[in-house]
Amino acid sequence: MPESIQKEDWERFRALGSVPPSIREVVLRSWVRSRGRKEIETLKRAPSVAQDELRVIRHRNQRLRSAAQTAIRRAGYMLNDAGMMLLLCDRSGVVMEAEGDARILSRGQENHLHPGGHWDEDAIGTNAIGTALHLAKPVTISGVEHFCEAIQRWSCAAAPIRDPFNGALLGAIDISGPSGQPFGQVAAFSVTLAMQIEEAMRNAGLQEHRRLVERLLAERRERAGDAIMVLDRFGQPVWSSAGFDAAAGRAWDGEGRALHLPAEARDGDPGHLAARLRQVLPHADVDVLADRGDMLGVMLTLPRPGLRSRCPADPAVGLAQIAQSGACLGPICAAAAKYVEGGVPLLIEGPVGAGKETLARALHGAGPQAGQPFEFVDCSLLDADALRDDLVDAGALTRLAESGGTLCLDEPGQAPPPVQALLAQVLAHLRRAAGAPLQFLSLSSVGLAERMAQGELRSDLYFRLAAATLRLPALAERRDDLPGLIRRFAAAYPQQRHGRALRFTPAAMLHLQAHDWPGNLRELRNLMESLGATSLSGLIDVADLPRHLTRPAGPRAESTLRDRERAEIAAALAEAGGNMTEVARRLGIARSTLYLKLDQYGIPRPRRD
Ligand SMILES: Nc1ncnc2c1ncn2[C@@H]1O[C@H](COP(=O)(O)OP(=O)(O)OP(=O)(O)O)[C@@H](O)[C@H]1O
Repeated sequence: MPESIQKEDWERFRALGSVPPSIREVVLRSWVRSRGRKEIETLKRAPSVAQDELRVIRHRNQRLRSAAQTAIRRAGYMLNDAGMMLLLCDRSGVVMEAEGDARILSRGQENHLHPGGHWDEDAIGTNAIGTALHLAKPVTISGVEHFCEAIQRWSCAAAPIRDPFNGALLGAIDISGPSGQPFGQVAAFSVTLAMQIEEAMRNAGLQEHRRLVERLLAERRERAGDAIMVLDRFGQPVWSSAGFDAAAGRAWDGEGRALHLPAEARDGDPGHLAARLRQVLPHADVDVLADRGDMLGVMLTLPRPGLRSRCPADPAVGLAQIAQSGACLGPICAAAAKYVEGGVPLLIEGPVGAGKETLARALHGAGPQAGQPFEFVDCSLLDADALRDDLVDAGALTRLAESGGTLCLDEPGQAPPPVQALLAQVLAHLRRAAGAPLQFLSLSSVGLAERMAQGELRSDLYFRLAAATLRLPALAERRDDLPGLIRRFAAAYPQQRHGRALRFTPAAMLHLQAHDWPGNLRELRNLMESLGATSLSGLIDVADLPRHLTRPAGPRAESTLRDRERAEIAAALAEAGGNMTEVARRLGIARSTLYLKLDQYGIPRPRRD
């Protein structure tokens, strides 16, 4: 590509803003974007990022780099003889790899045309890499077309590289050589290379997708009625079951992509992806899918609406086990068992993930209905037609009335008003028609009595469901139980690859105890599962925990002085690795006061390793 202008044209534009008549449109537009930016006008070379940052950028772009490896090596070999070099850049124009003629590579270093150099248009003005990324189109910039004078001894052709699965811009490939030498076919070559890299990414992705689907088929347990989506490790949907969109509702966009998945959740580590998905969809079961030691992606399972029973996500947890899981749980379980023994309709309230469904199943298994059907109905998405059809067609509810068993209604307060009316009638009908003892259990994450008082829940439905009410506490209300629960969950979900229970360093344990656990037992279980899937050694330190667990607590979590002090002590303990002298120094209190406060807040004294 010949230069469309002379040095004087560039000088006049820089000094007076006069537009050279023969300038190419793409160059002029980029000059206009670059002009007036004093900080870049006199640069002799592009800025460069620190080695640490370059390492992070390379890690984040692992998929692009490994797909580009073969193409870069081959092309670099050819360019060796042609007096040129080849650069692979990330989305922001940072050079990650360089290959080609050794002399040219060493000259490139002078301008930071080498790994770490930052060639964004904003950083150094008009240049092929930055302008190609800005326009998302192939661009050639030769000699004086470069905005900074020191770069004008180069001619460069860059082509953008896009994600073959979703079209997102990932980076650019650039070929650069000294200006003035023949550069004819180079632009076409850069485009061909970009296409080769995209093709290599597509092939690698499709291979992983195939392994993922094979893994799914091999893993799939009895999950009838569930809505499933499998995502590859970059968060790209690979497969979903028919009912997935309906079950996911608003948390999912129309094209089947999860909302709000930031770049760090899509860095190719399924553990990060799984952690983020658990935040976005707290009701979902999120499992990391691995094959022969490679973590390939994530399986997301949502309960499907309707009348069908939901299979337990875990091996059943017995009533005795629940009763032993915390000081306040024993009396709750004993009272619940008495109500069920007497056939009293029982409402179990408690925040999401607190274990309501698990308790309901355990009560069924330990009570007079054991061995009979357990019918689980998600009322939040129940529709009146399904209810009517079920009764008319002698479906699950009618069969339940005949055989006896437990009817478990999940979130009845969220049933739409017409469904509430019908549900009340159905319950009355079932009572009348029941040929064998029938137990009603209801689960709610909101106070149903308050709902009724606000006119949002029909009283006839409420009184049929809630002859007795029990409340399961949030994990944040039972902090003393946390160490025991963490150890039990860690042992229950052993490391997938080695079958050993997870262990925690004292600092990591303190972070776990300081966390608020808004997702309660589900959040704890999900965390243990994902740590089990991602940890090689089985020993979890602070760095292995998800970032939201190790960040200092936000203002909401520190709502009281007491909470704030407790969080500060826990954070200082974690940071100082349990060194009590250092913790006391950081907090500005005496060691003896620190010990008193640890006891006061129920924070265990760390053992030094
Ligand atoms: N006592 C327990 N021991 C071990 N695991 C438990 C216990 N209670 C609950 N879990 C686990 O925690 C998760 C959430 O429990 P569960 O579904 O019973 O909560 P929930 O209160 O019904 O939640 P939601 O309101 O969101 O439906 C499940 O995966 C379950 O296996």
